[in-house]
Amino acid sequence: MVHPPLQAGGAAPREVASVALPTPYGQFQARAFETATGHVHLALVFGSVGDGTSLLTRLHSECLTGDAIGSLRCDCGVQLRTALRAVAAEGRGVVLYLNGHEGRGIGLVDKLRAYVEQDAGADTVDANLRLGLHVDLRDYGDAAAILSALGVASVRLLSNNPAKADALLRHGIAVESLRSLSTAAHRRNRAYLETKQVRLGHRRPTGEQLTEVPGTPVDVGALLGPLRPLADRPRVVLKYAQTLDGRIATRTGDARWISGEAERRVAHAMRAGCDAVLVGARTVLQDDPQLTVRMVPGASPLRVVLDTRLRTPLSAKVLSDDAATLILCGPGADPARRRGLVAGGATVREVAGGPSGLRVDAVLRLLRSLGVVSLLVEGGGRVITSMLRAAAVDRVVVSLAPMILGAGVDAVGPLGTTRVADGVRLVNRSVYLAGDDVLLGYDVHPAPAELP
Ligand SMILES: Nc1nc2c(ncn2[C@@H]2O[C@H](COP(=O)(O)OP(=O)(O)OP(=O)(O)O)[C@@H](O)[C@H]2O)c(=O)[nH]1
Ligand SMILES: [Zn+2]
Repeated sequence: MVHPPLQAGGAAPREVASVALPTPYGQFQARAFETATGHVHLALVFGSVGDGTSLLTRLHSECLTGDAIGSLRCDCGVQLRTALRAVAAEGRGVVLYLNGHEGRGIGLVDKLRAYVEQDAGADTVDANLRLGLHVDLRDYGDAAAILSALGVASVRLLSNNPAKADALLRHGIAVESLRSLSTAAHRRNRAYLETKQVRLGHRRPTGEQLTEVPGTPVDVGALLGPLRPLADRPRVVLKYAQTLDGRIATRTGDARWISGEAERRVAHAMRAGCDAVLVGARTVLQDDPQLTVRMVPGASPLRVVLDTRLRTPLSAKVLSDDAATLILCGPGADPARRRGLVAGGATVREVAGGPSGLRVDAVLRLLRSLGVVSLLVEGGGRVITSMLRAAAVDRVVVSLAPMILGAGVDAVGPLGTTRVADGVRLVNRSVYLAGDDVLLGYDVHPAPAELP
């Protein structure tokens, strides 16, 4: 049996280094403190502590795999970056990075062993117990002592874990409030996050229920469907937005603007939930999407472009350096274009061609062999059609945008516009569910002039 470390035995923490630390979120002062337990912790202080009250504060437990490597088994890395950003946005606060907390205090090696137990079916709590270890060995005496040394008297704590607030209180730091630090869950950490809520009493780490849009982030677990991996291809979720008259894009390709902000947040949360997001080259050329997660705190998936002839331009946003990109081409694609894309940071792989573009079964087999278990397909029309034809879709999520266009990529309807800006906007939504059908009612905006 392992016992919790002894609490700081009265000796005040000693500040052993202090230096400016510029980050993508702003410049923090990194102040290292050595405590009576022998640990060295890092206080990342933003702005002035001032009178030490109501300070936005994060106690971040060390997690090498999540924080540094971006492991999708947990939410730590996203939480750390979200906390740094929140503190910087506030202009004042502290992120305390607590060493010795790795694996909830059991250390890196035992955490990795606990992951092996989880792969064999245990949840995060039982995995520790199976190894004969405590469920949570973390001590917050050091954290409280360092906050005191910084002159902090009361905090607004960024955490989903009420036990952290209780511990600070016990050690003499007032906690004015607990501010949730939820993330858009990935399918690979969803079960872990749910265990934290159910068995460890954490506040809902997966974000608000989808019905509470525009809460941020939103929990899209139910929309994404089952988590169980398939053997020979990824589980495929098809997601697209269409206008009420069934157009998914206009000729000018400004489809991005048909959805409202709340819907786009849901779309980003769906990306954060999957291993990869896939579009066709046409969509890249017309819409130039970045395909990363930006509107909710979450990890960006691998971006996959089906691009038979390697038409993706080197300036395309899918090549931005904030996520990985895989471009799949057909046999005979131009080697010079291929070299250019590889130099631009993308991975290019060849797959067999079929009568209409790349063979869907070959694409999906390749993705699965690369470890892609969940795939979000975002369009465009041709990719969606070929995926459905190949019977390779497990779930479809369609969002209806409050607009009538009359013209889409392939059709000209009664309104006949080709620009989203000229579409008829609709407002005052009402929704009726009738069996598996969804009935939507809207007012036309602006309303036609009323008769006197
Ligand atoms: N033993 C063990 N530790 C884990 C596991 N997953 C993450 N951790 C560790 O858990 C610690 C983070 O604790 P969490 O329970 O995720 O969250 P928390 O810090 O209590 O609460 P928040 O403030 O909301 O982040 C880090 O030190 C991680 O290394 C796991 O499956 N087993
Ligand atoms: Zn972690």
